[in-house]
Amino acid sequence: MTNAVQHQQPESQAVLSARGLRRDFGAFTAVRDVDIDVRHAEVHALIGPNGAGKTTVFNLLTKFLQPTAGSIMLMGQDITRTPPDKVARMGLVRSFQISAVFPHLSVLDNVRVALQRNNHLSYQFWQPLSALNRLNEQAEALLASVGLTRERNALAADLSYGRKRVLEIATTLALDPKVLLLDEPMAGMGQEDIGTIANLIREVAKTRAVLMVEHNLSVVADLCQHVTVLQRGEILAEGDYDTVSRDPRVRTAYMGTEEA
Ligand SMILES: Nc1ncnc2c1ncn2[C@@H]1O[C@H](COP(=O)(O)OP(=O)(O)OP(=O)(O)O)[C@@H](O)[C@H]1O
Repeated sequence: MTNAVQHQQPESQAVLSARGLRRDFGAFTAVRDVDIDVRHAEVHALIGPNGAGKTTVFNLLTKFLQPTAGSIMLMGQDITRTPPDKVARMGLVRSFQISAVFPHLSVLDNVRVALQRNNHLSYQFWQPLSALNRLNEQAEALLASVGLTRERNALAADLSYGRKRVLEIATTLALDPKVLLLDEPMAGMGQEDIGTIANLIREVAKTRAVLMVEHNLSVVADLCQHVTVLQRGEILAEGDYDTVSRDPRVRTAYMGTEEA
């Protein structure tokens, strides 16, 4: 991985902050008055019942949607009006935003292509892959860090669903993000793959901030230091999982009953 020094930020510092976020769709307000602080070296979960506004907040923070009102700061810079490709280059990366897995390339070549992008060189398809050899060392280190060394020569298309998601995260990490945003990273996974991805996210978050939308509450309990609960587009509660899960309003709203 490159630029380890850049990650050395005080642990309590919010690297991504939003204030007063609002998004209207016509006459309907999907998100209102949302303040959020995503901190360095923390995994932050965005949870809430269906239709609560999680995806909308996620899309606002990653700049895929423009806010109707409010502001977003990334590492001290106002990115409220900055386009998504630019914020990605500034270090706010949504998984699967830039990195894509090429099914007919090997696992190693997928990571080498992603690393080449981070070196600000556009991948030129007419170049032989041997042109990427200088990235081998970095690629091998990245594969080792996510536990994909054994599958390095496999075609991405031949990986299991869970291993493909690990490869996708690896190609995202090749961009050396400061803030990583993950939209339901455990979706569709079996228990074993969930454990692998959770360990990977835990490791990744030691040197960056991670925000994830997640439906699986046991994953949130296990992995996330901070939880923001949305309901009907507004923040209902926030804090650590224990605090939030004991909140009667959250139990009523999220689980349907205070007794849940
Ligand atoms: N492009 C859109 N146009 C109109 N309404 C929208 C649009 N996108 C989202 N909404 C509405 O905004 C509300 C919040 O949706 P959103 O997808 O953000 O919720 P969510 O918490 O991610 O839900 P889920 O858990 O079901 O994915 C919903 O009522 C939804 O119908």
